[in-house]
Amino acid sequence: MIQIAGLRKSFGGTPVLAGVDLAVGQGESLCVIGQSGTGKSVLLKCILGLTAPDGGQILWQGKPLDRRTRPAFLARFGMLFQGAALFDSLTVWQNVAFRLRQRMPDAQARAIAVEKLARVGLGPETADLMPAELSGGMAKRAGLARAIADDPAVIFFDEPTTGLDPIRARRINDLIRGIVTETGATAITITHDMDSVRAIGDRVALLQDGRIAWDGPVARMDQAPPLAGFLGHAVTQLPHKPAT
Ligand SMILES: Nc1ncnc2c1ncn2[C@@H]1O[C@H](COP(=O)(O)OP(=O)(O)OP(=O)(O)O)[C@@H](O)[C@H]1O
Repeated sequence: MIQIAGLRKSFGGTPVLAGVDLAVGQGESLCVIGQSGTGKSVLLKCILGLTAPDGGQILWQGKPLDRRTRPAFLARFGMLFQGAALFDSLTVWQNVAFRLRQRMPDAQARAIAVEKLARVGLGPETADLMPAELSGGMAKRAGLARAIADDPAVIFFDEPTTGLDPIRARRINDLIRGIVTETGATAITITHDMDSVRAIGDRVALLQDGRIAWDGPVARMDQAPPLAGFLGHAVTQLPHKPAT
């Protein structure tokens, strides 16, 4: 559904993305991992059209994303920002319904917002709170409700567990996995958190030195030597196939 081919981007002559090839299929959940500063955010910004790549292509449903085709893509995507990024001056339901309110009456948008809040475990009493009144975990849930409010076909999760303690992080990971499975949305998660990868991902791609150094099923990552640094343990080498 999304294909990235030979994507390149340099800043001041320093290559950050040096030919990234990556594809994520319809309904698939892909996690992109990489050390700090390897260009995960730059990759995301290129997909969203916030940064212009120097070369390569990004295709959505077989068509290159450009100025003409990107609006239709953006209308079908939802995003959970790192730190939730709620608008401080809007109530929780207004945040969740931000996009809906542009095309439907408030009463209808509010009803959908309350339903999405319930999906992420927040009761109707949270709808009229201001973001400053929420705990970190609640804000993350509200951000998740906003990401799914418009029933997106593609959802981006940018470091979904940043700033959460392990118990809350696990709950958010489980919630995300449940939502991705039940909506059938295509999911791309950028994370450092291998627990997130295990909980959310079908596939994992390692971004290293400007390229995808490893890409494979989450179930096989324990046998992938390039991922050793992230897994925090020595990776089991795949047994050599005996010579026949
Ligand atoms: N607008 C910019 N101008 C110059 N350099 C930039 C710009 N945006 C990103 N970079 C550089 O590109 C590199 C990759 O940055 P990026 O934010 O994508 O890393 P990241 O993998 O998302 O890191 P983290 O995990 O810490 O968020 C960094 O060296 C950064 O300084």
